[in-house]
Amino acid sequence: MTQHEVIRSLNTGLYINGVWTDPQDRRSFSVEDPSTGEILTTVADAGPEDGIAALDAAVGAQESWAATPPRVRGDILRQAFEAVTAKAEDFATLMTLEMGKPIAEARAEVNYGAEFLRWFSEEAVRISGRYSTAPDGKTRLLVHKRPVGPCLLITPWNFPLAMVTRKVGPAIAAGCTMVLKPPSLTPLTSLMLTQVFHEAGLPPGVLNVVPTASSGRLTERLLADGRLRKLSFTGSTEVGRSLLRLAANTVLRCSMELGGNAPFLVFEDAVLDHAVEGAMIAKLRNMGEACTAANRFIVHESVAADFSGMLAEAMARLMVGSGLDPASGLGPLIDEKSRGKVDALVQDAVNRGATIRTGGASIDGPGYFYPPTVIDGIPPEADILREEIFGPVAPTVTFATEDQAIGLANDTEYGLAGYAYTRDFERVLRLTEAIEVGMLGINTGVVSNPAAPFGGVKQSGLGREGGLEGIEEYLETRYVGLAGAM
Ligand SMILES: NC(=O)c1ccc[n+]([C@@H]2O[C@H](COP(=O)([O-])OP(=O)(O)OC[C@H]3O[C@@H](n4cnc5c(N)ncnc54)[C@H](O)[C@@H]3O)[C@@H](O)[C@H]2O)c1
Ligand SMILES: O=CCCC(=O)O
Repeated sequence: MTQHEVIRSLNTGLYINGVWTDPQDRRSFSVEDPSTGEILTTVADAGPEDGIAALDAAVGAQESWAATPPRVRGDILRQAFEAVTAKAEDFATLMTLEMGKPIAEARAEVNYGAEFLRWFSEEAVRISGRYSTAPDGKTRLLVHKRPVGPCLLITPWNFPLAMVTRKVGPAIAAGCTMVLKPPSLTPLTSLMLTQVFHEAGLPPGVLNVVPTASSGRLTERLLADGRLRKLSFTGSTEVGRSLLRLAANTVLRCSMELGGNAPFLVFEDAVLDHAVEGAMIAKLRNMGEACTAANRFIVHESVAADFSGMLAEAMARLMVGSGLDPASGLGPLIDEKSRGKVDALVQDAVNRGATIRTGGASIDGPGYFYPPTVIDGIPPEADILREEIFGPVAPTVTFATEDQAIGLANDTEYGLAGYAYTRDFERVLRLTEAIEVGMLGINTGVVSNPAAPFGGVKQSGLGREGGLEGIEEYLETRYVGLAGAM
């Protein structure tokens, strides 16, 4: 389909109890193309009462969905995987339109996002329990897993497909029903995915989708409702903290995938070409708008000048432009506010004495473009070393000893991802134990993998998504004590 046909093919209403509401019947909000600032379309704007209607539907469907055979739940996920794969080009075009990422990266996200559906279609039939004898020999212990119950899923704008399938996949596999609140900046991909589930025969009420321009009001109401049993949130640490406070009122089970401040360590024995190649991915995937993005390059003093020079050269070669142009290596940032924040972090570092190797100022003209930027000589007090940049900016700092490198890497409240380049196996073992992150890439710039547990330590979150662990977030453990023969 052409871009216009993709947009026109979407149902932009709310999806509650298996029915699309007519988008004309209610207030709406608009979705922008970040490459041009132009409006792509408008989407129905759910209010708190719509959120409650969605929860009513989820609660109504919970019992029968939990009783649906795991194979049937898995087959629906498998069908959805096949359908997303068949429509890969439409999904990719839509994501590039609403989020801005280069079309090649959007295609990669379709593969990545679809894979969560396939992975969890296989996990649906592997939920197990155990039967054992208590130590005193008198009681038999029957331990089994049950779906947690109706969930609220809140997703961010930066990976409009994968962040949804990483939650919806395991929730469906586990037998949970849900209310999905997609991001107001990029709700369209969620709506296309919802259509896929509808066509795959997902029963009414299992998935309910409520895009809204007033996330706070809608979720506050849902979180106060005792029928909700779980919150799974992906987004900033700041919003995550405030949702945890609200969730405490009903002692809600929570999964939190929050922000990061990933260190990227380059040791003196690293193969520099490989380190630069890894840095390009770890920094520029998704224009740097990834929670896993390398946020601080911590480089041994003996190779620092070479590393920054090589990285600056590689970054400066990238063409910045609309993601729909296959020649573009870097698309726009999501909006003016985000671009302004990135630029402010760069200017703060420069004002404190840092040196720009390439880039360093917003690009004039329509869209929210920012050039790939390398800065070195960053003083320790610069904001850019503490805050999540969420843009294509690589600040580098130097170290002299391994202990110093580890100290710098861990000097943050975050602990999501980290990267290290070295050829010393003993050092790899030391780093594996010392770096405080949930995911560590050794000699690679990518840690994301549907078969691996994704998540962070410290203030980067609670729980894991994907891997064998992902489905556990949607299951609760129950035990039955069985007396022996009377
Ligand atoms: N750890 C991970 O897996 C992961 C993955 C992707 C993004 N992120 C993080 O997400 C952030 C970027 O995404 P973002 O800008 O969409 O984050 P955000 O926290 O602003 O928004 C995330 C979601 O929460 C909603 N939201 C915003 N305010 C809310 C409120 N008061 N109450 C309820 N919902 C609210 C948004 O509409 C969106 O759906 C970055 O910090 C990034 O690191 C983390
Ligand atoms: O933005 C964070 C998610 C990135 C990923 O899953 O690879």
